[in-house]
Amino acid sequence: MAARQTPAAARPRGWFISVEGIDGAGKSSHIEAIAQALQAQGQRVCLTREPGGTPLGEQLRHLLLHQDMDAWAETLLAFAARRQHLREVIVPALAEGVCVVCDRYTDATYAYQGSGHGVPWQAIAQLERWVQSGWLAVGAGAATAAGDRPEGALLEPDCTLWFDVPPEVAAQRLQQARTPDRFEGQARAFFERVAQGYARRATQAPARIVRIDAHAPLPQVQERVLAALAQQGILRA
Ligand SMILES: Nc1ncnc2c1ncn2[C@@H]1O[C@H](COP(=O)(O)OP(=O)(O)O)[C@@H](O)[C@H]1O
Ligand SMILES: Cc1cn([C@H]2C[C@H](O)[C@@H](COP(=O)(O)OP(=O)(O)O)O2)c(=O)[nH]c1=O
Repeated sequence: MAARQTPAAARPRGWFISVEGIDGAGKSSHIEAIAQALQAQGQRVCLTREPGGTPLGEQLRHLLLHQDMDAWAETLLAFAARRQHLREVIVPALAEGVCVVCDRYTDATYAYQGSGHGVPWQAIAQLERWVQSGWLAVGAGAATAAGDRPEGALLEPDCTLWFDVPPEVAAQRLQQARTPDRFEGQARAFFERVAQGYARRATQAPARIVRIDAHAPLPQVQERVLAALAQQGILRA
């Protein structure tokens, strides 16, 4: 007998979690632990990243990280990758009840291209509206992805963990860790602006963006991350 499946419309939507912070803040060091904590509570998890997450997105990521370009071109490529990511990965996963844990999302565009490189936040907000809304109307698989959201609402993470460390600490960590890409090779002043961009985003969306003080030893930061997810009602305490 064929397995009976709960109709998609009756399935709860998966959690959408993003992690953010300046390069070297330590976010990648915690992504696996976040996925494991969700899995330990019986959740299915899709671990993904931006730019990237799809074959097209990974090609665009390579360009963004290694090809010199204008800041507006960066912004447009970031959103092109995001659009494809939403269509191929994020929306179908959420609609299936799978939790999406995404290494960076749109807050990074506000912080890097906006605050870091001077692209007006207003322009980014417009692109965000074009790219991230209307998913209720796009394709059967996406029909329930916005489940509890009003039609036309932005498809945003339910929770964003913002790893906050002083730029000089992040720079020290990176110096010891790896060869810098285009963004990681930027001057300290750039990361000061990016960090300010994240702080401003957190002020604008205090219910969604949770600040993690990441200037502490790894195990302590991990405890803070899991505690924050419990506080947000995503992990059971
Ligand atoms: N809390 C921490 N204390 C000390 N070093 C850390 C901490 N978190 C991460 N690191 C180290 O810093 C470097 C950058 O961390 P990573 O997780 O790749 O940062 P990001 O993904 O934010 O760029 C790595 O070498 C990592 O081992
Ligand atoms: C998503 C996104 C990332 N970025 C940048 C930030 C990072 O420097 C870079 C890649 O992010 P990241 O995944 O943190 O790189 P790594 O795995 O090397 O730590 O892309 C933007 O500038 N704009 C964006 O919209």
